[in-house]
Formats: sequence, structure tokens, C-alpha cells
Amino acid sequence: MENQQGDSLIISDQVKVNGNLTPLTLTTEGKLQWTTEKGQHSLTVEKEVLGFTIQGSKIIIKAVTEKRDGIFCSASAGGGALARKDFVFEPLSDESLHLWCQHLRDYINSLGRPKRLFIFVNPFGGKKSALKIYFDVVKPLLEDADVQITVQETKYQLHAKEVVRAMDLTKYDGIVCVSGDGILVEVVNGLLEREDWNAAIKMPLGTVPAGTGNGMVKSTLDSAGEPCTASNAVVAIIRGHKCSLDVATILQGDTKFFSVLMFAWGLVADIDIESEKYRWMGSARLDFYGLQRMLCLRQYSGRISFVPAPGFEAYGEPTRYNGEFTSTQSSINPGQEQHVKAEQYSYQGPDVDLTNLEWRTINGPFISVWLHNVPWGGEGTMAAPDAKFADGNLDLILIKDCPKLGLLALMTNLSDGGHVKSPHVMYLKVKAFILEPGQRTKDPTRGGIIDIDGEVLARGNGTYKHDQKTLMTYDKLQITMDQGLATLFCPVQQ
Ligand SMILES: Nc1ncnc2c1ncn2[C@@H]1O[C@H](COP(=O)(O)OP(=O)(O)OP(=O)(O)O)[C@@H](O)[C@H]1O
Repeated sequence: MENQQGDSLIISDQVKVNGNLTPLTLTTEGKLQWTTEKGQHSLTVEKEVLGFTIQGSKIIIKAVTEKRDGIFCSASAGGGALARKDFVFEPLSDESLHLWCQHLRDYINSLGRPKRLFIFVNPFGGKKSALKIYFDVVKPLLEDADVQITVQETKYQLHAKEVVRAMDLTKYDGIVCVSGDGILVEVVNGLLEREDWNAAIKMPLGTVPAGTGNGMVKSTLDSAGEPCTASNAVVAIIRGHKCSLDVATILQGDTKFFSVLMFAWGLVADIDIESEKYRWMGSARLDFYGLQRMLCLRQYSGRISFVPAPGFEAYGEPTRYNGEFTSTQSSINPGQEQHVKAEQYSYQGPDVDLTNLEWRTINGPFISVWLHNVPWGGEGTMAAPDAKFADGNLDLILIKDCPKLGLLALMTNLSDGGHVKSPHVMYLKVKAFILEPGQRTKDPTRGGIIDIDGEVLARGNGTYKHDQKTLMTYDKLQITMDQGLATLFCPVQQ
């Protein structure tokens, strides 16, 4: 049997809607269609239906619709913020009710959606609103979709990483972070520090924006033309589409860190980290302190080396590989054996012979060195407009020299990615990267800050909070890429 559009029907029957009889159909394309006095209606199950419940003789379809200027419209077109909406149908017999439930359940089950999610909520991220977002938005949507939830509030820094390292991953179909990018990065590092990292890192990951920096979720939603709202992020997770994500390994001696978002040294790192002293200003702190930094502009001596992606070979001068080899064995004290053994089985970074690649180099001074894995660094910062999730490259945004006014204009273009067109910016893609960070040119007693995914990776002498311990030292480090190693929930199949 077919409907008027020629789609085959799974089930078609008379039901009551608001007490009126109407034919209700479910097609093999997943369209649920009915008519009321207001005209023809339809829901695309894949995009708009989260689940359903039964109340007496009624089926309540739990759906989402787009809310634009306070008006509800179909969510299948895309582009608007999503809101929950129920649709009530009353089949005319128990047999019909039973058949409808069976067909709807079978159709939803065929979509491969996650059924069990582990959720981190960071009550301290951003405006400290993650718990409210969880209870107001995340939980109701996941309950509508009949997803089993296990929730863990993060209690301290690196708590999420600790939990992920020890978690039984067979119990979950995905890990969700109601937080900023910081918790997502902890989760990635936790997965890669496991002995079973190879399988563990395939666990689909999602974020619901609740931090200061929500660059990853902004990047995934924006790639599908969707706004960066908590409800859109949760619905994307419920729909269960996935995409691959490059993972960068930062290596210095025996110390490793895995990054999925960005790496900064110079202007961007200084603004990001030093503006923390103005945290009370909210996100305005970045603009306020950014202006201050541009007026008293710093330049840093140093050197970068990189393997350009195809098409970007003209940047810099040829050089030989001068980086760090991945550590395998180092001297082990007897007491350290257990720890080292576990470390040896964890992910060691991509297996590439860096010595045989065509390296290029650029000498300082530099104003800003910024590497990006995905387009958005935060909800208002399109740092790398050409960045792709899984191309095996990092986008390098480099400023060596620039007049202050030019820099101001350039920073105001960050919201739409226009800054990369400036003649003062070099914008290229690299496959591997080495940073040799130096001192400020006008004050060689002071170094800079190395920022990884919004956290301090290393601090030079005389920098903001330079007495605080950091994972790495302010010295040479290397970055290599593993193409598509991690998996993200994303709004559309990629
Ligand atoms: N209970 C807690 N108390 C203090 N810090 C925490 C807690 N839970 C997690 N953290 C830390 O909070 C940091 C920020 O996490 P999150 O990803 O939510 O937000 P962000 O946008 O990256 O950062 P922020 O909003 O702090 O600028 C992470 O480094 C994490 O380790």
C-alpha cells in the first residue's frame, strides 16, 4: 500500500486526534502523517520523534519542533532551536494500539540510537549553570527518548578523566559532557590512557554547552546549520549520528597530552589564560583583556617547524626533523613498575616516522601561534573556518607581525572567520608541528604561556601564576595527528 506521495506504508489506521477521527499513517520513509481541521500534518520520525508513551488508550508521541520567534514549526527543515512537544493519538481498539506501538518501536529501534548514556555534569563550568541545564533540558529530552541515564557530577579537576579510565564501557553507548570543552578533553585523555584504548576511543562522545568555551559542540551543530543550544545538542546525541574526530598528541620527553580542540602560544594564549583574573566580567573578560593585550602588544622569539598538508608547501623554509621521538623505555625504579606497565599499554600517539617527512620552518618573533582542529574555538570565535573534523590536519593561524590597528580589525573578524583573509595572517594546514617557545622580545627575562584546549600546558618564567605546576615545561614540544581516532555524536551522518 502507498500514500499519496508514493511512499510505502508500514501501518495506516483511523485514530482520534482531539476527539476527531483521522487516518494516521507511518511510511517506510519514517513519516507519520495525519489530518486535522487545520490541514495535513507530518512528523519525520528520524528527525523529530524522540519516543512515545502509552496513557490508557492513547499514544503520546514525544517529539521536538523548532521554535522561531515563539512560533513552533517543523524541526525537519533545520536551523532553529528545538523544543519538546507532545502529539496525542487515540487508536480505536486495543489491537490497533498494540500494532501502532509495535511498529513505532520497531522503526525507532532500527535507527541505531544510543540507549544507555553516561553523563558528566560539571557544576563549576562557565556560568555554573550545568546542573540547571541538565535538569531543565537534558534529562527531560533523554527521558522522552527512553534513554537509560547514569549521571556523575564532577567534583574536582581531572575527576572525569579518572572515572573514564576505570569505567566499564560495555555498559554505555556514549559519554556525554554537560560542560565546556574542558571535560570533553579530560574524557578523551581518560579513554586513551586505558589499556583497551584502541576500542575505548571509539566510544561516541557528545557535549551539551554549559561552559565558557563550547567550541566542539558549536562546531558540530554549526556544521549542520543548527544553533548551539542545549536542546539541539541533546537531540543530536539522541539521533545517534556519528562522525570521526582527529586527535592530536602533544609530546615532550615522556609526557603526553591528547588534544581535540586547539593549541595556542602568544597573543591568544595570553588573552585566554591571563584574562582569568577578570572572570567576574563573564565572557566580556576576553574582549576587555584582549584590547589591553593589543595595546601593549608582546612578541615572542622562538621557532616553529611543521609538515605542511598538500597545497601548503610554500610556507616557511625547508628544514630537517628536529623533534621528539615517542618514548618507549626509560629507566624504571622498582616501585614504578606497575605504573609504567599500565602506561606502556596506553595510547602512545600516532605511529608515524616523522624523520622521513618534508619539514618546513619559520623563525620568530611571533605575535600569535594558534592551531585548531575544528572551526570554532568558542561560540563566538570561528578561529579556523576551513578546519575539518577528520582530515588528519591542524589549521595553523599564524601572526608574525601586525600594526595594532590591523590587529584590532582582525580580532573583530574572529566571529565570522574573516581574520584568516588578513595579509598579516598566515593560514595553512599542517600534519605535524614542533614549537620551540622563546622569551618576550622586549623583556627576555619573561616567557609565554602555552594553552591547550583552554588550560595551561606550560608557563615560562615571569608569566601569570608562573609558580603553579604545569604538565609540561616551557620548552620544545611536538604535535602529531591521528586522523579520525575519536568519535563524536553529530547532528547529521558524515
Ligand atoms: N567540581 C569541580 N570543581 C572545580 N573544578 C572542576 C569541577 N569539576 C570539573 N572541574 C574543572 O573545571 C574545568 C572547566 O570545565 P568545563 O569543561 O566545564 O568548562 P570550560 O568552559 O572548559 O571552562 P571554564 O568554564 O572553567 O572556563 C575543567 O578543567 C575541570 O577539570
